[in-house]
Amino acid sequence: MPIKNICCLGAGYVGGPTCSVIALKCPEIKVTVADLSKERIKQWNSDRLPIYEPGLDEVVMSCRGKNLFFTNDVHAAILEADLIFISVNTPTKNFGNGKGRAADLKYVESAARLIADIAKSNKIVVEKSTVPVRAAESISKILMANQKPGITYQILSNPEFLAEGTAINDLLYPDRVLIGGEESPSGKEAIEALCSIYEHWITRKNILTTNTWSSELSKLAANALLAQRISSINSLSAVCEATGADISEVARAVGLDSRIGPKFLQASIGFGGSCFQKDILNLVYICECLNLPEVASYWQQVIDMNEYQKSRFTSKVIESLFNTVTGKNICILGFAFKKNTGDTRESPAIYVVKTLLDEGASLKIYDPKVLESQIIEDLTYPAICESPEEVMKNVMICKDAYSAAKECHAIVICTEWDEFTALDYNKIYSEMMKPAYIFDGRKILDHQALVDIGFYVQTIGKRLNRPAELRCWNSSPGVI
Ligand SMILES: NC(=O)c1ccc[n+]([C@@H]2O[C@H](COP(=O)([O-])OP(=O)(O)OC[C@H]3O[C@@H](n4cnc5c(N)ncnc54)[C@H](O)[C@@H]3O)[C@@H](O)[C@H]2O)c1
Ligand SMILES: O=c1ccn([C@@H]2O[C@H](COP(=O)(O)OP(=O)(O)O[C@H]3O[C@H](CO)[C@@H](O)[C@H](O)[C@H]3O)[C@@H](O)[C@H]2O)c(=O)[nH]1
Repeated sequence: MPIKNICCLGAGYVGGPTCSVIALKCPEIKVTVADLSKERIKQWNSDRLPIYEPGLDEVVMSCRGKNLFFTNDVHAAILEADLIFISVNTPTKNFGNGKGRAADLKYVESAARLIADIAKSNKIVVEKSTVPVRAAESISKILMANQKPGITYQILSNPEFLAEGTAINDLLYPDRVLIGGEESPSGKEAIEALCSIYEHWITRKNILTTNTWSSELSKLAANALLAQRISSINSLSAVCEATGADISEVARAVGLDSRIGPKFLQASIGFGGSCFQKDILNLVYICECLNLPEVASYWQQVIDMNEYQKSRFTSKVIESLFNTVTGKNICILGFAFKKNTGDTRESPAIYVVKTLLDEGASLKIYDPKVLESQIIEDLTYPAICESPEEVMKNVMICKDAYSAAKECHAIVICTEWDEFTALDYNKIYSEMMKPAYIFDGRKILDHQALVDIGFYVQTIGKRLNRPAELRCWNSSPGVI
């Protein structure tokens, strides 16, 4: 039977964009995105959507009210749906067994219980959230234990691979769609039903079907391998700084090997975002539970290297500023975990800012898309400062990069926003304290041009030379 009604539980970074694209590409299907949060749904139904994602506004505006609906009426949405996506959050557990590593599945479980309570007809339940291997089994147990007479469920795994900042493009042109399900005839029928939705815009050869557990593990494996590349290149960036090699040249040279490939080799202050750390911690925990300690510690290294990179960069900032930032004004450019998103979850900027605050610096922060309230919340919890008022004593949120940099001793680039490459650094230099420092944590600026202006520049994975006439008497040649 063709799918006529889709419901998605969870109107977040995944549920919202994914269902908007499904609605765009499947005009004959009614798509309802349901969330328990009143505030989030209100925003999805307003002119200012709750998330910033290039291209998202256009897709939502073209479908909303026609075949795309955002609602708090979870009950009605489940009742009328043939197929239900579970796109709720699966954060790292912060209490009890597996604290700090295991995925907290309470929202997935609550979604499954809602479906079990409300459903009065057959449902295909699709696990879109990122979950531990065999989580579908738990969903299945909850549904089957509460099964009403005559109602059947099929559970599929259909992990999402979109990246924030490019979500719409990733959804429209995915490298692949992955669907895992049971090998039984009814399992195959459910897989076909979900395939038929994606086939509205994706060729069949790009839709991969596997067993449920392979699909669940592939999502964790993809994130682990992606993050591993970043930790690998970041580890080599430290070797570059110690030897005079340049990490961009190294990345280019190795990336031209077709077996390695050029993507995801950008050295940085460390990876952030809501997924990489959480999913690798989850993989580590699963390995420990499976009594595979060597495998667990192998993947744990990816996280450890990321922590090292964040602290190495921040220490470099402090050491370069004569080992003290107390009372100094430091400008932070970028607070989001990457460009083209307002999301700050696990953003390395939070670590940098908290450490500098701890060292007594006064910070002026500018990000084009992150809300002031979000920055304050990120710096307040978990606390180094006791209250938002405490935070604000040493933090000023600025409306543009120029006012943020004015009268500062140093600029720290934490996010690779394009607009930071187009700033007038001559003007910025003239309004800064001297000596003026720039720490480019994203390798996006023209470092030689900055050195020529008079800046002291530090970046990741490269030593920078200063012209002889600009060298301080106490700087070692070639190193600032
Ligand atoms: N953010 C990403 O880029 C991304 C990409 C791929 C996969 N994922 C995975 O997708 C899942 C969702 O991530 P997200 O970033 O969209 O999370 P999110 O926090 O932005 O959104 C989750 C939403 O689910 C809602 N929710 C929780 N329980 C609910 C329930 N029982 N019924 C209805 N709504 C409920 C919450 O209120 C919240 O609005 C996670 O497992 C994540 O790992 C995220
Ligand atoms: O070469 C690189 C690439 C990325 N990053 C950083 O890595 C983090 C994550 O970036 P990215 O993967 O582009 O964004 P996410 O939105 O976190 O997407 C990842 O996590 C999602 C959630 O699971 C997956 O769906 C995506 O496929 C996966 O790329 C960010 O801080 C980036 O700045 C680097 O430092 N160097």
